Amino acid sequence: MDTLVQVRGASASYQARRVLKELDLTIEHGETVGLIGLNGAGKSTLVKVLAGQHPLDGGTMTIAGERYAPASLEEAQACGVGVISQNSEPPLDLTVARALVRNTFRCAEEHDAVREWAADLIAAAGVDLDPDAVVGTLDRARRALVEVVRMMAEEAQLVIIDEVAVTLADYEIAALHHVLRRLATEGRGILYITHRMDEVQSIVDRVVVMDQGTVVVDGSVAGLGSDALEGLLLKDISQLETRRSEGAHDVEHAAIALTGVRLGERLRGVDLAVAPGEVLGITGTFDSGVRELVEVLVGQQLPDDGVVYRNGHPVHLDSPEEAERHGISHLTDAVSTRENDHTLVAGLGGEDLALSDEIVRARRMIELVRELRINTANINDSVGHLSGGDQQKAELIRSIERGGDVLVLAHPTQGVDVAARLSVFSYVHQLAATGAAVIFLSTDMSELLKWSHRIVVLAQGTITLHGETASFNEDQLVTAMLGEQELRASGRRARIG
Ligand SMILES: Nc1ncnc2c1ncn2[C@@H]1O[C@H](COP(=O)(O)OP(=O)(O)OP(=O)(O)O)[C@@H](O)[C@H]1O
Repeated sequence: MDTLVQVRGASASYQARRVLKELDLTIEHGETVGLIGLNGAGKSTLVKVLAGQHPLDGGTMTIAGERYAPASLEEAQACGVGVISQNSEPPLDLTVARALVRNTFRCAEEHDAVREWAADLIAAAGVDLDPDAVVGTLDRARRALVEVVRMMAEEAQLVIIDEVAVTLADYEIAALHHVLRRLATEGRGILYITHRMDEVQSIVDRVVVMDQGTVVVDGSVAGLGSDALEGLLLKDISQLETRRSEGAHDVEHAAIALTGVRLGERLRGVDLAVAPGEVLGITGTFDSGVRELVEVLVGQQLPDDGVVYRNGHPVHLDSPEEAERHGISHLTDAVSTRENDHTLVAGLGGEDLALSDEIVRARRMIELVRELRINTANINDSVGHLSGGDQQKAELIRSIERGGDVLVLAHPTQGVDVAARLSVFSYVHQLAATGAAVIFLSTDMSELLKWSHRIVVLAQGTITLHGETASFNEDQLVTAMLGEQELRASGRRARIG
């Protein structure tokens, strides 16, 4: 192998605050390097520097031996650097073929030529994508695949994958890894950023751990299990035990319940009851109906049939405001639509407060900042200045600290590091211990098994598995998600690897 990227003594700042400090990093041709670190360690800042979106204060970079100092994303692209992040999606109105060529000289070519060329590229990548499909009709996993195949079209030499798999299911991540391995085999270098240690084990040759703006560990992952990798990040964090739920699951005593809920083809008669004090994990593939179930619970969709009950009484949740009025708080997973120009403390609500109330509010926020390990010294700073994981924690606080004793959380730990994951679930379990009913949507099997009292799995609009978490293992959840047939047809284990 020979060196593709070399970063030496890199420093970068936001205003006067230095967040990259004398950082060194090397990536060889054909190598996949995993970049991990707690929220706020500086990973995204390093990506911005590599992508020409943030300047270096000091240090140097080279690509294939040539000095590299991009001043824009376009310049970085021209030098062979491609970035795919959690929020980067191809334009929804393009066909897959057009989306693949959109930044290349081929974009001006005629449709048939582009289509044929795209079909060859897709075949070379070994993925299942229809060049004529419109991007807007694809699920998130396939849109991510389009972006990865585009890296081949753009002839990117360094491909940066920044937390792309956060809301993808394990078998979708496996498909993504399959293409990335091909890219690496062709001699490209891959910088892979994730908070999931099972992904690191599955895809990475070497792991680089960042802490407070610098590299603290750089070595092979061979022989390191998830626990050992987590150990590189966690220092003094104790585990939280989840207790068994003892709540009643009948409609009359449940905090929230659904009976016979139908919604088009997506929900075909769903019954569910969540007791006060219970943490229920729900999961399913993109088209299982699980997203629609969340939408019904939070008033974004009215069911065609069936009844929603709150504390044993039927309710008509025809808007998110109505759901909120009934004490249902919602954390959405649509990161790109969130506003982040408010201050951290404003997330606790309240306007024109008396001074004494403002002090109470500030104290509560300081407590939460400590508890959830948010990297900031100023609760009046804009949320937009926080790292990605810390913005997620701020949004979690905003959605649940305003009251509501039913919490519906979609992917609550997306972008959140392993240490803060413990804090987030400890916070959620504390709320449950005071009587809140919590429903959280996740596609991370180990998270569901670790943090929920009960689990519900949906497939094709119906519940295919339901029961106490202690009675399930990962394979049972995946089988219930996909169904035996699909597992057999795909001929592989439906998990990362
Ligand atoms: N636009 C900004 N203005 C001011 N400070 C910022 C800005 N963006 C990031 N920071 C600060 O820089 C530090 C590093 O943030 P960065 O986003 O690089 O961390 P990260 O390792 O990517 O975290 P995460 O895992 O949460 O995505 C953090 O303390 C953050 O608060």
